Amino acid sequence: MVDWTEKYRPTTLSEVRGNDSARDDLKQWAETWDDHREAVIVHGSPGVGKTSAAHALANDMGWDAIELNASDTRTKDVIERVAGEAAKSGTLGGGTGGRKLVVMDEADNIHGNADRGGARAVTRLVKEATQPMVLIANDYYDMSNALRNACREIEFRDVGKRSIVPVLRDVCRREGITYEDAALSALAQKNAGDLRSAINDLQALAEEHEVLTEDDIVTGERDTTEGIFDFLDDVIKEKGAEESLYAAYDVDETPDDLLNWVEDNVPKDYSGAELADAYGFLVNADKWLGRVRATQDYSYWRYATDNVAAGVAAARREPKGGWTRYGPPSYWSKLGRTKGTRNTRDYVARKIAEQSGCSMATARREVMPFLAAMTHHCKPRELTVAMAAAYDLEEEHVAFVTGSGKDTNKVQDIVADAEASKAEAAVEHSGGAFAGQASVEDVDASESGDTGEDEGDDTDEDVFVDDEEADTKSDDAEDDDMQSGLDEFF
Ligand SMILES: Nc1ncnc2c1ncn2[C@@H]1O[C@H](COP(=O)(O)OP(=O)(O)OP(=O)(O)O)[C@@H](O)[C@H]1O
Repeated sequence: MVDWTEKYRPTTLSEVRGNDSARDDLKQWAETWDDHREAVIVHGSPGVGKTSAAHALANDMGWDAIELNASDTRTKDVIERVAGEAAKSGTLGGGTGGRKLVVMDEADNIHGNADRGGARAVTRLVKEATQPMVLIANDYYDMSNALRNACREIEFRDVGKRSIVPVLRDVCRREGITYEDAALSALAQKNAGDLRSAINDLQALAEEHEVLTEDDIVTGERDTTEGIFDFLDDVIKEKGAEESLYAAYDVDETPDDLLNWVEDNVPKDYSGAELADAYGFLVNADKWLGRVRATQDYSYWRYATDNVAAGVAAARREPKGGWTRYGPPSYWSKLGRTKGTRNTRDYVARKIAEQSGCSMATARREVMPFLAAMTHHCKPRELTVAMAAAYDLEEEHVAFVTGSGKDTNKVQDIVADAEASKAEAAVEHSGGAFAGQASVEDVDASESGDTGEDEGDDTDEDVFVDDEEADTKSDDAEDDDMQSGLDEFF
């Protein structure tokens, strides 16, 4: 199952629809870059083709494109390195052919960086850049004055219905879909201005209908609310992509929660390639949620929901029957979702790794699920105390592993007892208090595909996308690893 918005991403500027004059301005900016050497800010709403236009431009100019994310603290180093290399190849190549187009995504989010000097650093960079740079932003006025003044500006407007319909028609033709004109028109209308979303809807619809008719396009809001278990039945077992998507809108849960629920329950019914495909969609959804967190722009939520509901439903290959015991997301599915939990997760993994001599990756993927299962809700208590003592865990860590509340007496008492037992052990000079430690050696890391890619996947969500596809694959692989880790222990 290929995501159509990727499959039909424009590769040349002439394929970028709507925004003709913005497109021309961009081309002209690039062609005259040698004369003015200014960076350009391309801004507009989500899904209108800004990123596509930047990459298409690079392609048209015969330039390589380097994608950076502004909230990545390594951005400066990366640009300097890349720009340095590019400058060299430019001299050797003796022309503009060796240029790199630096595409900086989420450039309106620099102030969200932990590094407060981020905006200033980017402004300096923009001024000093030896390569053409495109800064992509949703909100131009969220950017600092200094940065705006240092750049040119090109606005991408919402893509009009008149431009959306031909794109949808073209996709239908290439996918061999029969449609009523009125259906495409209704789709365009419904997704006012957002071409990405219109293509997503089209893909979801096409999963279900041989012929697209106007009646298939549900435009109004429905006022029913659906329970989460019905929703899981729809997505995992019963409904196609489109209906699952509507079901998602009817559930009273945030996309983050929907993702956790589906992620935890889909392996109960899916297997093999369909499970891998489903994880692929969940990884995509997680990336969009990462973007929501980074930008606070909730219009990305719909893309996450598209992936969770329509994507996972579309990944289903075999019909599913019977009844499945679906359950609420475990602590495990929340691992690494936010910076806070990521830090907690990594602290625990590091302690385990130090104590046991295994890698962080093994600790995280193999040992932690095991410990979580063994000490679920802090039971048995002695084991939980021993674990807290052996790995120097504080309340938040114990809460994280066991799934119990951090502020509960139970967790606080366990940590207090662990402290006491550590003090006692120190007096007696005896180490290795935790019996469960032996189990670490029993875990065969190679079986779960421990690739030692720890550093790589510890970075922030999707911050440095050099090669989107490779990135998705490795995330995918990681999810598979995680799953095989889980299977071994539960
Ligand atoms: N103007 C357009 N012409 C053709 N396809 C488009 C256009 N805008 C969006 N699309 C489709 O939507 C997808 C997403 O577009 P793109 O990533 O360029 O949007 P964007 O404006 O950069 O959005 P965001 O701000 O969310 O990054 C593309 O892969 C393409 O399939």
